[in-house]
Amino acid sequence: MLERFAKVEGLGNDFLLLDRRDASPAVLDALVARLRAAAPALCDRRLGVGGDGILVVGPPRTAEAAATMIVVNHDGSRPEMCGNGLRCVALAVAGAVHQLVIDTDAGPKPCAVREFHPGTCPSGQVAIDMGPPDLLGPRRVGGRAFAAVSMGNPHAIAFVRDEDPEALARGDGPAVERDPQFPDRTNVEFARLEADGSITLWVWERGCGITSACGTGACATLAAAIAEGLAPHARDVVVRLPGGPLMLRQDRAGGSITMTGPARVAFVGEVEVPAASSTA
Ligand SMILES: N[C@H](CCC[C@H](N)C(=O)O)C(=O)O
Repeated sequence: MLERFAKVEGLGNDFLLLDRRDASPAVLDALVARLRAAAPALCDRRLGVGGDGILVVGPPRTAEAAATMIVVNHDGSRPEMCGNGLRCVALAVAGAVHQLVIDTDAGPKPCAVREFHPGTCPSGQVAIDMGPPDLLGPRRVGGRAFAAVSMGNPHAIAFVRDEDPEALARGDGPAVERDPQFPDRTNVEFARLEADGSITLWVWERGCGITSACGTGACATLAAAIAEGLAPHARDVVVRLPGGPLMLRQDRAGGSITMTGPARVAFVGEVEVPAASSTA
């Protein structure tokens, strides 16, 4: 069955976005099941459209929301939340500069489209209230200390000094993702504090592998850095990801983290999404 999609990206973290705000709950559930089964093929960068995952936009679940975002990872798993994806959904739903709430599997998230460039392929800058981090305490994996933090989805953050965060993310990420201490697996962050106060970050994402950027990972890393006294409250902190910078801020201990960054529609198209049973 042909499905219309928009290819969207935030700092190169890229997704197929399917806008189904008109779908009934049963139709939406059936579509998500088909997309989860077809995700590895649809996200394959040679055989399919290519992407880190899929975003399905459905009708709102709560009174104040404009829509709901459902996320599917490259491997077909369904994570609770996606920061870069949410900026893209807010841009696609808002269609202008204004504030709106998007429901997610991690609860409602207030969004503000700060800059909007209209067109068939719009782009802009979006700020998201990502909610408060949940600090889950220290973990040790393979002799290395990690901070476990949830932003609705799980993250394990290690701070490095003289080591290369990219090499560690590529080399150690897969094993940490699947360590038994993380019953739902985990996203894995390797971060280095820079002299200018910014944070260099590489992420091995649960269900995706290395990505150009991870919004929830950047927020979890800032939360861990603040908790360990490595970064300040109430000041904008730049997190430098391979795909570019995100601006983050936590105004007070335990409070929400605001994330600001770009979102863009790269192109639109149609793709065959087989019935779930035929992809078994
Ligand atoms: N792979 C993540 C979901 C996408 C998160 C990331 N792309 C972001 O921008 O937050 C997980 O399984 O929790």
